[in-house]
Amino acid sequence: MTEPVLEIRDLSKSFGALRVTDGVNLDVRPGEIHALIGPNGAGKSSLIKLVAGEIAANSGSIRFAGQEITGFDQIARARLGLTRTFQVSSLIPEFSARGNVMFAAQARRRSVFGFLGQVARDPELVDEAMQALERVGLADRAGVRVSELSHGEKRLLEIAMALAMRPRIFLMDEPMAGLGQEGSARLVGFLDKLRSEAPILLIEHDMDAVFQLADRISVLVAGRIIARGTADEIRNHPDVRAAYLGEDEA
Ligand SMILES: Nc1ncnc2c1ncn2[C@@H]1O[C@H](COP(=O)(O)OP(=O)(O)OP(=O)(O)O)[C@@H](O)[C@H]1O
Repeated sequence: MTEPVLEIRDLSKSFGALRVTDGVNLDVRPGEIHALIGPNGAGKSSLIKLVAGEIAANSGSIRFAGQEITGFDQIARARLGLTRTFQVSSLIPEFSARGNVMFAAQARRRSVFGFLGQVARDPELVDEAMQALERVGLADRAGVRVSELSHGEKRLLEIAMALAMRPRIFLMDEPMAGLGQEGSARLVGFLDKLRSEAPILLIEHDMDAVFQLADRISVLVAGRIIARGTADEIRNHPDVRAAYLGEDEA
């Protein structure tokens, strides 16, 4: 079998007495969408932060693209193509949509080539940004300031910025949130194709989207993976129904 792009082994993290990540093992293989689901506070975002290097693990290991990266900081991980999707909170409100994507494309160059060019005048960056905006359906909003974009448009902009980073894996934390039915359906179609470019570790509360997209689903409850399988296996898993899906049926 092909080697996983990301391999998490026996990873643990505590905040004081609270164990948010408790001996987690998880792989993401080339071309797959691996969804991470679980109730609020289960530790999903913390796991993504551990992978991206935003917080440090207490024990365990993370391998990425064949390298041990557990001791690497965020910048070193980004250089290898491991960055998480930008969040609305990290957008620059006074820049245009295009300006934000150029900023992301430039951050990639800086991490790869180690230099800063003149962002605004660089035609290659403009092209790159426009291509990314085109792909998420925001090309006609390129010149609009972020502060004037709708919430759904900002979420799509985050994805465009992630594309501009050209990562070797996409780490996505609730990309569907706030998109509405139509926006979510469009994003599902987009992510479905995106997986062939780079695999996706996807945290998502929209279970319809998860069941449609995920090749495999891992279920996290109180920092531990309690089940893993295909959509059908997870849908019918008794522990999952009790611990998680049951909440929705209540
Ligand atoms: N920096 C921190 N310091 C202390 N506790 C934290 C910190 N970050 C997260 N936590 C706690 O860790 C637990 C897991 O949080 P996390 O955000 O990872 O869960 P989640 O599964 O992503 O939740 P949600 O689905 O609600 O986003 C929560 O109880 C949270 O309050």
